[in-house]
Amino acid sequence: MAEELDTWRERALAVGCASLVDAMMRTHGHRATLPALASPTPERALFGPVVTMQFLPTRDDLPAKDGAPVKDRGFGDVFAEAVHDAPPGTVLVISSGGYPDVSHAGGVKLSRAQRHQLAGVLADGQLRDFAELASMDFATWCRGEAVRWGGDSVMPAAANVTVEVAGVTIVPGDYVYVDSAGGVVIPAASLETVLTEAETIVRDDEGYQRKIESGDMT
Ligand SMILES: O=C([O-])CC(=O)C(=O)O
Ligand SMILES: [Mg+2]
Repeated sequence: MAEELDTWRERALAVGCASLVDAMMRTHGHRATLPALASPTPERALFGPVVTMQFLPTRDDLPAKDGAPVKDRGFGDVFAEAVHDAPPGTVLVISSGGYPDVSHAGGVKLSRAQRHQLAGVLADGQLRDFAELASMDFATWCRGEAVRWGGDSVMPAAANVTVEVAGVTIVPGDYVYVDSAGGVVIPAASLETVLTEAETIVRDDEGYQRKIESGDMT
């Protein structure tokens, strides 16, 4: 599994975002493209299978499954539930809870990603402490850097439920690819098809490029 993931990651990084997006559009009709996001390390592309943390607008009386208030479950509790059997190389996806312009976590909370050897974090909200996040080994993509704590606006509510990010549905187990150009969400069952199609697109594009350079194509 780990070797398979390494191979998929190498293939995804080799073709890049636009070709994966084209390949997804040829394979599925639904919206799967993420817009360009911010990162403390924009040169680090992110690829891997997804676990999710769903944020919701903060509400002090919302009960969790066990009856205790959701607001009393810390970031660490929901994170632990999200990653409990996630292999190294997993991507943590954080939904916005409707507030993409507030902080959802920072360097301290996300240092857990380092400990769990995650490939990185895709947050549909802002994050604090870009300098701390840049010093860690994983890739981080989000809606920009925040300085203010966001806990009065949003709270982590559930782990490994289907979430919405930038108008795209992300199911735990999907694969995401994000680089400085944007991102794409690929269903696990379509990953091999999409990678192969993207490789065909890159080869075809290289062929057109050569023909244009040699004057064989207008
Ligand atoms: O305080 C927060 O909510 C986020 C933060 O700065 C951290 O995790 O380091
Ligand atoms: Mg902090």
